[in-house]
Amino acid sequence: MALRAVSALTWGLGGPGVGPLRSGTFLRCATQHRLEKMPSSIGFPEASRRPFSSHRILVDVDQSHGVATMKLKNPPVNSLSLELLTEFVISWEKLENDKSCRGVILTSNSPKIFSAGLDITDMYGKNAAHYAEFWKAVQEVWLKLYTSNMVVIAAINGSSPAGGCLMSLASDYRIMADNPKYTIGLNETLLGIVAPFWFKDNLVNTIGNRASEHALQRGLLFPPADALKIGLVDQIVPEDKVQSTALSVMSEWLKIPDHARQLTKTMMRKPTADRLLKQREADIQNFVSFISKDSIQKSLHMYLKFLKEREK
Ligand SMILES: CCCCCCC/C=C/C(=O)SCCNC(=O)CCNC(=O)[C@H](O)C(C)(C)COP(=O)(O)OP(=O)(O)OC[C@H]1O[C@@H](n2cnc3c(N)ncnc32)[C@H](O)[C@@H]1OP(=O)(O)O
Repeated sequence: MALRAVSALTWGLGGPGVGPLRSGTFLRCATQHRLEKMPSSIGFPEASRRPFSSHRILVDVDQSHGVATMKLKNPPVNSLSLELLTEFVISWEKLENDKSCRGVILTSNSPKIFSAGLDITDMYGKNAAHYAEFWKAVQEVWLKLYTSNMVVIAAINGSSPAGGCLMSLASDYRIMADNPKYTIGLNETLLGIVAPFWFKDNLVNTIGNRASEHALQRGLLFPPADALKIGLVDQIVPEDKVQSTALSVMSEWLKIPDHARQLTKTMMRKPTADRLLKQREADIQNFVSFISKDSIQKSLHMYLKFLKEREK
C-alpha cells in the first residue's frame, strides 16, 4: 500500500486503469523510383536472427495496393521485447526490399495499447551480453524506421509511452485515437532512467527544444489533445477512425513522387541518424554500463513491482 502511494506520486503513470492519476493535464501520467537507401544500418547481428523458442508471431504484416499495415502483437501490452524487435527488423527488411511496397502503417493489434515501450524485463536482471544485444536491436528498429524510404504513418490506437512514443516519433506522420485515457510521451525519467541522445534528438526535431526540455525532464505523458497542441502527434481522430484516416493520409503522401519525397526526407533526417551511426558502439556500451548499475536495476525492480501491484 505504502509502495503504491509513493509510486503513484513518483511515477504518475498514464494508461487504462489508473483512474485518478489521469486527472492532471500533464501528470498523466507515379514516379516510383527506388533510391539508394540512406546508409542507415550496419546490419543486424547474426546472433539476433536466431529463432526464438516461442515461434509466436509478434508483428503481423498485411499488404495490399502498395501499402503494408504492420501490427504489433505482443500481449498483454505490446512491450518491445528483444524477440519482437528482432522480428520487426526482419519484416521491415522484407518490405524495404519489396519494390511494390511504398508505405507502411504502423499500428497495434491491441485495442488500448499501441506499445508499452521497451520491455523492462529485457533491461532487468540480465547479463551484459543480453543488454548489448537488446540495445543494438532498439537502435536498429529506430534507424530502420527513421531512415526508411517508405512513407511511415503511425496509427496510434492506444497508449504509447517511452519506446512506443519513439517508434511513433520515427514515423513521418502520427495519427492518435482521441481518447483521454491514452497517453503518449517519453517518460523515462519516471523510471529513474534517461532517454538517450537520439531519442532526445528525434523529439527535439518534432516538438522543438523548449517543449522537449520540459517533457523529457518531467517524463510527461500527454493525453491526445495535449499531444496535438505541442505537435507530438499530427492529428487526433475518433478511435474507430484511426486506421481509415491513416489510409487516406497515406494516399495523399503517395501522390508525391517517391524520389523527390525520399531525397527531402534524407536531407531532413540524415544528420540525426548519422549522429547515432557515428557512435553506435559507444552508445551500446553506455547503455550496458548504465543499465547494469545496482541503483538503476533497483529502480527498474521497483517500477515493475509498482506496475504489478498498482490498483487497476
Ligand atoms: C543510457 C541509458 C538509457 C536507457 C534508456 C532506456 C529507454 C527506455 C525506454 C522504455 O521504453 S522503458 C519502458 C517504459 N514504459 C512504461 O513506463 C510503460 C509501463 N506500462 C504502463 O504504463 C501500463 O502497463 C500500460 C502500458 C499503460 C498498460 O496498462 P494496463 O493496465 O493495461 O496493463 P498493466 O496491468 O499495467 O500491465 C500488464 C502487464 O504488463 C507488464 N508491463 C507493462 N509495461 C511493461 C513494459 N514496458 N515492459 C515489461 N512489462 C510491462 C505489467 O507489469 C503487467 O505485468 P503482470 O502484472 O501481468 O505480470
